[in-house]
Amino acid sequence: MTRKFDGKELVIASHNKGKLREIAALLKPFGVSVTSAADHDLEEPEETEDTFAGNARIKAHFAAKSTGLPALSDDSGIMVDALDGAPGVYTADWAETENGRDFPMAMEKTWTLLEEKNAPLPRTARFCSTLCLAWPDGHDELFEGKVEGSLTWPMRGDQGFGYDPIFVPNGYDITFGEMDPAEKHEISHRADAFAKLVAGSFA
Ligand SMILES: O=P(O)(O)OP(=O)(O)OP(=O)(O)OC[C@H]1O[C@@H](n2cnc3c(O)ncnc32)[C@H](O)[C@@H]1O
Ligand SMILES: [Mg+2]
Repeated sequence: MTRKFDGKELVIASHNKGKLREIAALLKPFGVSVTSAADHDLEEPEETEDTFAGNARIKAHFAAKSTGLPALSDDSGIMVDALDGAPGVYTADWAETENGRDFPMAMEKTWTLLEEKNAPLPRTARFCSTLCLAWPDGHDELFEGKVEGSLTWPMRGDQGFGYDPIFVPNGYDITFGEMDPAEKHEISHRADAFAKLVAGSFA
């Protein structure tokens, strides 16, 4: 049996401003008061698992235990078929530099690997998101979502975040970076996982 969220406040266990913006927008219709990990001065826990679900659980349980409130995390990434699913769980790691994250560099690295492999077009990929809703007593619920598409080059658009400028969702000819945020919220991997969260835990 899925446990229902019946609290007033939900902590979003993320330090990514792009995700926080999207999750707050997706939760808006439910009248939940949302705070972020930063609002509670939480550190970023180390993401030591090799699955989206494993890392989502680390982040949500850490925030729930630290605050005494239910917490929602998202672990996500892009899986490129011609790269055997890479960068996948390591999407954020591919962008890591001494001076913080550099996504244009990570996207260029991804495209260069595809060029070196002479990967056929379309260069299919999917964004995946696993949401974890965790309670301070250790209970949790997991919800998975994805969106299929292909990669394009050069980067296009300055909406969104991360790998959005090179991802074209199936059925569109614009990248997530060029898409109106409200439209991305209709079709994204996070929206897909959210629909399951809402049906399971908010309905
Ligand atoms: O762990 P938190 O604090 O939530 O934030 P993060 O940015 O480190 O998030 P992840 O560990 O889940 O890493 C996933 C990366 O995948 C990329 N990503 C996930 N969803 C995306 C989206 O909707 N659009 C573009 N890139 C996305 C983005 O670059 C993220 O940094
Ligand atoms: Mg992270």
